Amino acid sequence: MTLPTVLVADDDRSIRTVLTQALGRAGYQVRTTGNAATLWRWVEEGEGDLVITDVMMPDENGLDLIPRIRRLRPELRIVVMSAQSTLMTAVKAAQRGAFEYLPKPFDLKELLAVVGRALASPLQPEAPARPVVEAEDRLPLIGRSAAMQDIYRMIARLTTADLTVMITGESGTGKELVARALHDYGSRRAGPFVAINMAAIPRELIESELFGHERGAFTGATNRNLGRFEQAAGGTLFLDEIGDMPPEAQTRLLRVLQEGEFTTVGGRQSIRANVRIIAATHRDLRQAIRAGLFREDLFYRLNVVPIRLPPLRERPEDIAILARHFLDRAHESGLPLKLLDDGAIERLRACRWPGNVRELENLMRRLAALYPQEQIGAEVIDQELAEAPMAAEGVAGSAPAAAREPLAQAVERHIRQFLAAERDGMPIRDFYDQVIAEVERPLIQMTLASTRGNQIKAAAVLGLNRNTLRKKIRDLEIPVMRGVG
Ligand SMILES: Nc1ncnc2c1ncn2[C@@H]1O[C@H](COP(=O)(O)OP(=O)(O)OP(=O)(O)O)[C@@H](O)[C@H]1O
Repeated sequence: MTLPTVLVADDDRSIRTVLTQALGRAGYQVRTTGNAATLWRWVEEGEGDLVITDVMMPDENGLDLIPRIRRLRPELRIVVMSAQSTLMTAVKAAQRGAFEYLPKPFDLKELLAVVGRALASPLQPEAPARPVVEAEDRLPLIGRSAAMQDIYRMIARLTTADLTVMITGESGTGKELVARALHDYGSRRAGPFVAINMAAIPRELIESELFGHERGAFTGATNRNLGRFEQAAGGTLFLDEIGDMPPEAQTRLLRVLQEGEFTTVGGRQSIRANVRIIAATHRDLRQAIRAGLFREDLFYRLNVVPIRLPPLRERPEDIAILARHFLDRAHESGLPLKLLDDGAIERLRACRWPGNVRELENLMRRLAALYPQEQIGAEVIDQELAEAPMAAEGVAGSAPAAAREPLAQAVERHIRQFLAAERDGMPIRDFYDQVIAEVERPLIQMTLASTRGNQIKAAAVLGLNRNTLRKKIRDLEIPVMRGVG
């Protein structure tokens, strides 16, 4: 049996050498070239079982080669690698029919895994050649960290599949932006993108907002009202803060997902639902399920493709480029141009960003609007960060919004939810333990924030043994500040 042949095109000699060695050792035959023309000649001559191509080559852009290769040799799988690791590269590679996209630098193990998968995947001779619709050349999502690369690849993969997506991540991490990108580059891009935030609408109105209502359905319903499901027909419905959806609405949504149809509030006729659902939440839905606050069956219907957006503090390498981007945006909107010196960047990278990208964005706008000097140094950043409200400053963890909610309010909210759940016939199990478990986390987070991460002081404040606190931090997976405590 002949060994599969991999054709590699990259103008960087060292990449060619590394790939030749790694692929050769893994048992493949390898041919390498530094330009697109030679790669194309090999393809025309019927060579190779798999192509690995760089994007930027001296004679042609590797991405432009993909549709031509797909037309001539539809069975030939293509892996794209690029140092220009942006969302657009990932999306273009997917739209043009590449099998996979690998941002440089990549791990050789990962490359070999991708090659193995590509060669093992069934041939799809009749597949792509689908019209290539170019997404606009703008960069909706900024960031080059490995974590963001994973997100870009996921978005790129989803351009060809209309699947339900669940985006999780702290407040301000860019969940809505990702939802929009999924819509903008997906097959429903010609349709509307309709967003609804469960936390921003009074609970009793959520059902009629989602599904619409008939005239006279309830007091004050003087007209028939189109719900978001109808408004989003043919497009995408973004259900933001899905964890805050009341139980009745959850049941109704589940039915729509199961049956593909819904009725308006007060209406009898079934209406076909024609939307792609993208849901988002900053809450831990598994915990909400355990507490009986979120339907498990609904969760599985929504969590078809989970995407987790990492908090900004887990990707400090994105901070400088995001800051630059927001300063440029502020400049475009008419504010003076500002530059950050190295000291300022260092300070920004060391910050915990409980409000994530949104907080960074707001800070950059403040800098552009309030400071006369063009060059911003570390002292300005220190001053700005010192003025940030305490709660927003150091509260770590997965739910800053929830953590900022006063504990008494949180408890009250739980009791209300308990009573509502009981009324709906979904009583909450182990209510006491669940509530204690949930308030324990913000309590510890807030205490750590006020002691600036000093665990010894925090243990003293809480009246807990230091080791007990440590264990709780570990068990509750509360992120700790770097270098302190
Ligand atoms: N990777 C990114 N590149 C550029 N801008 C970003 C990025 N991530 C977030 N932003 C910006 O940060 C702000 C917050 O993003 P977004 O509203 O999408 O967050 P979110 O996670 O949906 O927040 P919330 O849960 O509070 O609704 C927006 O102005 C968005 O444009």
